[in-house]
Amino acid sequence: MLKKIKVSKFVKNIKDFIEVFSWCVKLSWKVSHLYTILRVSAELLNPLLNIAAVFVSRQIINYISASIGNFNTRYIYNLLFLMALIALLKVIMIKVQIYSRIVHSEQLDQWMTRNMIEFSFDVDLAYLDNPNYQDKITSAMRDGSILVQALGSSISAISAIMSFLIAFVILSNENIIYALIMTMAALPSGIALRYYTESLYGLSLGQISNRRKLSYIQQIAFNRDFSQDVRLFQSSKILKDSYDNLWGKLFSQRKKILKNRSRITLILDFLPEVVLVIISGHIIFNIVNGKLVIGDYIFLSGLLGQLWHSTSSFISSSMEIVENKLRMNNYKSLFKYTNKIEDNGILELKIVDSITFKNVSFVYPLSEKYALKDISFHIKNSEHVAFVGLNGSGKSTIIKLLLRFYEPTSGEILINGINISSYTITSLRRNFSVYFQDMNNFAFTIKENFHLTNPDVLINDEDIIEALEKSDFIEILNLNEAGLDAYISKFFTPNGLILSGGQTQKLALARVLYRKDTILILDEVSSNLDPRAEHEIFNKLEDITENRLTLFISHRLSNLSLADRVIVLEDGNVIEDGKPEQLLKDNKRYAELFRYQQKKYMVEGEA
Ligand SMILES: Nc1ncnc2c1ncn2[C@@H]1O[C@H](COP(=O)(O)OP(=O)(O)OP(=O)(O)O)[C@@H](O)[C@H]1O
Repeated sequence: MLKKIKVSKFVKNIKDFIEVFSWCVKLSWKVSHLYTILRVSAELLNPLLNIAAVFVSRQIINYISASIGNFNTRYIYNLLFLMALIALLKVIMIKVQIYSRIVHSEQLDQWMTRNMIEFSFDVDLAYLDNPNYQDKITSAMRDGSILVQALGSSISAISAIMSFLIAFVILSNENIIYALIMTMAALPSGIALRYYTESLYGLSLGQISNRRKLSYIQQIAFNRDFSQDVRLFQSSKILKDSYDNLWGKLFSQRKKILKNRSRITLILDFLPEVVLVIISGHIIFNIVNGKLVIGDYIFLSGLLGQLWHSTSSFISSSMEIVENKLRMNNYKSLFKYTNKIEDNGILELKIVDSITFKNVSFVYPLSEKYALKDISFHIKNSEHVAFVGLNGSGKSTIIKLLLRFYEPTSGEILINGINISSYTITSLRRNFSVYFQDMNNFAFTIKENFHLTNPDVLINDEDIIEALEKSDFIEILNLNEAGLDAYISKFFTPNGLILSGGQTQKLALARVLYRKDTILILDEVSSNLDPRAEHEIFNKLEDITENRLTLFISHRLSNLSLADRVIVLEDGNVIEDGKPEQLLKDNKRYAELFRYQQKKYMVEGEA
């Protein structure tokens, strides 16, 4: 029974080995043909060169023992030259091996992370509210280095098998001065390695700010806070490009030092090998002079050493591969989260003439409560509609469904009489400019913030200034001498701005207004604004929204002066829909809310 378990475990380990090995070699090949070839061939060449060196030694020893009294010095020199050549090839091969392993590993790590960023930018918003998905993305990030590790252990295992087999088949057929000289010969290479380790460390310290910028872009991709903005404004391309550019810059700096290190240590690493050849020559002459016994000992001890090292190396790398399998599966399982919102539409939405909700009901994923219950309304072009209702009544949910961040549980949403799923998601979202109540600005420069809001147009300073004027925040340009190139936080630079809540809101509004020819949706646009700014902005919005379909969401009913129609929501139901004057006359919920605020402002005014 025990035997059966052991055999099945052994078979399973072999299967795991093949699975991990083929997975990582396939991906490694995809990332870089050149480095995959360099790494695999260097690993395979290593045991061959070891054997060749031992073989030449044996030839020398055998020749010496067979030709005492009849000694051909030229032949010995040829063999010694061959030995030196093998040693040179070995040092070159080791340098290629180390260099290609480091550079390739960085490329593989970047490829894995880049894959996760790409995946997270496009994943359904619903997953970001899902704790299982959050656990998965965190652990997949942790296991992001799996490709590098799996490839490393697979290559070591193959090299070890090869080394073992060669030594095994062929096998089936000292002095303080020497030690000191060898130690001294190895010192310069060690000193050089230390120098380069220090320079690499110094470089990594110097790159910290930019490295953090890279991880900040990763956070934007993984973090829920930016998920809506990135999807609506389709900013992911800019973010992915700046990730690539920055990574390329940092990588090339590091690569330069690594290349130099390989060049210098190539020469220095050869030194101990030269010493070894000289010592070998000395041993040979000692044997010739009869001071030492004939040296098959070297050949045999060399082979024994190789056999020993290859066996232990194979055992440790095989164990790593089995462990890698679990981490590989965890990483791969992230990509099983497939989007439920399918982008199958083929129509390009050019202009929005009308928006219709037909008996729309909606329950958020992982929720049991209806956020919207059988709601219907039709909004015509150039109408200004305000959605009013208590907290949690479903106002923002209407906008999220309209932008296809979520799909209705039942019912239909139509634009120009056609179901919104018939349009491509890109063209649908391009038609909307939304100020979300939880809208974030990016911790980049002012200009980059505008570019991320409207990546399709060439960034234009005049349009940015116009948008800042509309949002009553033109003074942002005087807060810092860098003007539009000023950072809007101190996250990356001490010269960055610190914006107040209201200023943050004004900048976000300016970014929304920077997108022209779109439907405007303003969700609690004035919550942090001072009364003067609120007054200024709403005066300007009167012009901006003229003849433009605009949706407002606000609890401050005084803000709704621009609305010619009000839809009142309560607990996910539409309970009133009409002109504001009519709703006041009807004296129901809207009139009640209106009176609350009127009373409050009158009391404050009197006080
Ligand atoms: N991502 C989500 N997952 C689950 N439930 C959600 C989610 N977002 C909102 N809800 C729930 O849906 C309901 C409607 O929320 P919604 O944000 O649309 O309300 P709102 O009218 O905009 O509220 P407020 O005036 O506070 O902004 C609320 O009960 C809320 O708890």
